[in-house]
Amino acid sequence: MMDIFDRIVVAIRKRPLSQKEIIKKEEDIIIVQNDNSVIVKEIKQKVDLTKYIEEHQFNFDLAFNQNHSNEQVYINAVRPIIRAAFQRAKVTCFAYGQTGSGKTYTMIGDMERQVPGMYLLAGQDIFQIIEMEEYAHLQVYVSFFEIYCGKLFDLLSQRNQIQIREDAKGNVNMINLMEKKINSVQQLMNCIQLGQNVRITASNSSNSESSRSHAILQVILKSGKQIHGKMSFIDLAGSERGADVQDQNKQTRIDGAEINKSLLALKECIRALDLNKNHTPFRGSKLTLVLKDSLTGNCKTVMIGNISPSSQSSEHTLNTLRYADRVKELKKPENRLFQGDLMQRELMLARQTKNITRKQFNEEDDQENIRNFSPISNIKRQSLQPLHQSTQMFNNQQFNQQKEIRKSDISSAINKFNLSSIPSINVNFNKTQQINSNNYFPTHQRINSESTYQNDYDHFNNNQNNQFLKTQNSFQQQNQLFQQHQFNHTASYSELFSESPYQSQQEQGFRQLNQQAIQQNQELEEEFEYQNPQKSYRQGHNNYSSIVQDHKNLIDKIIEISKLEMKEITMYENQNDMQSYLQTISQQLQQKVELIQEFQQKVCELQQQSQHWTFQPNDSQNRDDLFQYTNY
Ligand SMILES: Nc1ncnc2c1ncn2[C@@H]1O[C@H](COP(=O)(O)OP(=O)(O)OP(=O)(O)O)[C@@H](O)[C@H]1O
Repeated sequence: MMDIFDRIVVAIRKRPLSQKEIIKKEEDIIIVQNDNSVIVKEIKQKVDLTKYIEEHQFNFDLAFNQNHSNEQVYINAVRPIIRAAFQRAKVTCFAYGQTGSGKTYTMIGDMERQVPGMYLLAGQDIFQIIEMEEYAHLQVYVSFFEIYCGKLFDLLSQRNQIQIREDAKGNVNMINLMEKKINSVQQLMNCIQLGQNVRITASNSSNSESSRSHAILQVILKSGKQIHGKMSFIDLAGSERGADVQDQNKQTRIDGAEINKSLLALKECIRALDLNKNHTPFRGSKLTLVLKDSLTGNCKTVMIGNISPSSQSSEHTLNTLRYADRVKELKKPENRLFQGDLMQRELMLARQTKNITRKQFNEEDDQENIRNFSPISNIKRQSLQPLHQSTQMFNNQQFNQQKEIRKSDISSAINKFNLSSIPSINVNFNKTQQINSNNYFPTHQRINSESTYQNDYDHFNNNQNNQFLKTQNSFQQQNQLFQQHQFNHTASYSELFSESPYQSQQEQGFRQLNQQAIQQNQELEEEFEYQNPQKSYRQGHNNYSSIVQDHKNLIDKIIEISKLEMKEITMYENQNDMQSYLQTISQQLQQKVELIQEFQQKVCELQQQSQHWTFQPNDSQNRDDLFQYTNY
């Protein structure tokens, strides 16, 4: 269940294996646990070609498995922000993931199989809520556009290009964007269908793919000319498209860099929002500029990270989970981060120590040693037991809390909207059936939901409040427990080392382990930095600046030498000493050649390195220039 106190909620959704993947006997390597945890069992190969599995675990606000339906995703992750839009918030829901991971299925649904997606499920709620007396003054407007290659195209008016300008007050205006007034879910559906058709036709005719563009549906609640609330639903371009920067085709490379830039900027803006930073880099891309008003002030964002279960997609899946984790990471309550991570690290370290000492004894094959060692390992086991129990207890509590919260939300949702009995789930996508919104929700149901809505909502709020306090309380208790265990644990360790006859050997092993852990950490960090396009770009930019500086120096030096040459010429003209003139000239030329060769060597090295940079810097641009707002 989404926490209504959160401005940013990160959910992960795993899709089922497709028929093709089943036929190809691809393995499902994703496990969704406890509604908020995702485990990836990455299949790896050692140098001797034997296979082994590396497990990666991630925690999010919500995690949906292959059996969860669009309705379940909607109720748990998206419905709360739709309600918030009626409370004057500007809300955003976006689907992130590689091509084919289920973004469109989540956002738009499956037209052929008549499965509604977030757009439509939200539409049903919007038109039900708007019938309530307190919202009777609101009108609903819709716009639908796509961002392709840094340009905006209106999907509701034959893909006309939209201009975007920021006025003196910092408001972003979209010029020529069609905003259609709609009065029913059917009209919303027509708009979505029209936009999707335009999108597909455009991508076919230009031989591009729709997965290279971001599609944005905005539903705006207006009171007269005033905006009351705004909802943006975004089906993002395939995240792997950002890696096309190395492609042979120039256009594909430019598209890739543009997608990369926008996904990076989106992440940075959400993180800035989460950290309440003064400066948010909206100008980093058209996508974030368009969303400026929805990522500031009274706003809420839900990110749905879509992942494929197939072993063939493990790399992209891990990238999606890491992206989502970066968005989510900074908003974890501090206690939880500290406690969970430390516990895990402690347990892992202890396990590694055991393995190393075991290995040492095997090598020495010394029975005496083993006998002496056994009581010590017992102490170690004992000292770890409370830590282990505490971790289990913590996990169980978390699980039960999640279950409780989810149960209460679902029952309150069912009470409120009686969604299970709404016939509109079977909406006909073929437009043939004229749907009257009065048929959707029979009158007695509407009256019932109107009168109970406020009560239910208050109850829901109180319930959430209580749950929140309970969770906070439990974090505090857990923290105290953990500190106590950590203390015991440290005490047992010092006991262990002072009693052991192999003290120095073990200490050495322990130190080695620490060293290894630090090194591994560094490697991981380096790998992350390498994968981080912003960092990579900055590196590229630094190298680029330094080579420009070197080049300037070289030219200065050559000018210096040339000045000397000029002097020589004058001297020769005066003295007519051919021998010494030629000797000096030859030395000066040699100097120039050496300087140029040295510089050439440097340029070659940089050229090779630059193949690995994610961004190729242009002319005199630095990063700020690149992100600078210019007249679009
Ligand atoms: N949760 C799901 N349940 C059943 N089928 C799904 C689910 N998610 C995705 N699919 C199916 O998987 C296929 C790929 O999904 P989809 O087209 O939504 O991917 P995508 O991420 O939008 O790709 P693209 O970026 O190319 O648009 C589709 O056939 C879709 O019907």
